[in-house]
Amino acid sequence: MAKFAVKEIFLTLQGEGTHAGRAAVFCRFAGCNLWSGREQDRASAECTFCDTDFVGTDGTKGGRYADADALADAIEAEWTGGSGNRFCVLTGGEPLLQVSEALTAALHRRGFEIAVETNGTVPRPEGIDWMCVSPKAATELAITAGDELKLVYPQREAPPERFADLPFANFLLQPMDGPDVIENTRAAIAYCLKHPQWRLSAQTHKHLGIR
Ligand SMILES: C[S@@+](CC[C@H](N)C(=O)[O-])C[C@H]1O[C@@H](n2cnc3c(N)ncnc32)[C@H](O)[C@@H]1O
Ligand SMILES: Nc1nc2[nH]cc(C(=O)O)c2c(=O)[nH]1
Ligand code: SF4
Ligand SMILES: [Mg+2]
Repeated sequence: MAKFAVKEIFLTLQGEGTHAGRAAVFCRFAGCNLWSGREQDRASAECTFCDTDFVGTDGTKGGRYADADALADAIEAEWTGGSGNRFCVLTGGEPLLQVSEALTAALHRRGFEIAVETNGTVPRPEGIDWMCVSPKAATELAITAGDELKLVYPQREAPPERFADLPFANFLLQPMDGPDVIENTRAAIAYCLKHPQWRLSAQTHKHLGIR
C-alpha cells in the first residue's frame, strides 16, 4: 500500500488568504477526518459546508505515491517558475492526516516553501513554513498558533471572537460559499469594517476562472 493518497496536483495561483495571487503547486490529499466526502453524509458530518471534492485519487496527477521523494518529484514537476520563489500548498481533504516530516524535508530539498491548509484538528508536523488554520464549529483545535487563521464566516458556533486572542499572525474571514454567498460576503465585509483585526479573504480563483 503506497504511502500518500493524492486526489490531484496542479499549478495555479493561491486564490485565498494572505498569499492570494502567488504562484503555487497545489497538492490535494485524499480524505478528511471531518466528512466522508459523500453527499448523503454531509448533513451529519462535523464539517457540513465543504466546497471540495477530495474523494479518491482520480484527479489530475492524482494517485498513490510510494514515498516522500516520489510525491515531491511530482510536485516539483508541475513548477514552471525556475529556482526562485518556489511555493507549494498542501491541502485536501485534510493534509495533516498524511503530511510527514519526510515529505516536508523532501520539498525543502527541492527549494519549496511549504504552506498548509488545515482544519487544525490534527497536530502539526515539523517543517511547515506557512500554517493556515481554518477552524470548524463542531471541533476543538489541536493547532492553536500559526501564520494565518482563516475562518469561514458565518458559522453560528464559531464566531470570530472565539479565536481573536490566539497567537496567529494574520486573521481572515472567508465568506461561506454556497446558496447564501452574497449575504455571507456582505456580513463578512461588515464584520471586518467593525473589527479591523480581521481582513477579508475572497476566494479569488472562483472569480478568475482558474482552479
Ligand atoms: C477544502 S479545505 C481543505 C483544507 C482543510 N481540510 C481545511 O478545512 O482547512 C480548504 C479551505 O477551503 C475552505 N472552505 C471549504 N469550504 C468552503 C466554503 N463553502 N466556503 C468558503 N470556504 C470554504 C476551508 O475552510 C479551508 O480554508
Ligand atoms: N486557486 C486555489 N486556491 C486555493 N486556496 C485554497 C484552496 C483549497 O482548496 O485548499 C484553493 C484551490 O483549490 N484553488
Ligand atoms: S475539514 Fe476541510 S476538507 Fe474536510 S470537509 Fe471541512 S472544508 Fe472540506
Ligand atoms: Mg478550494
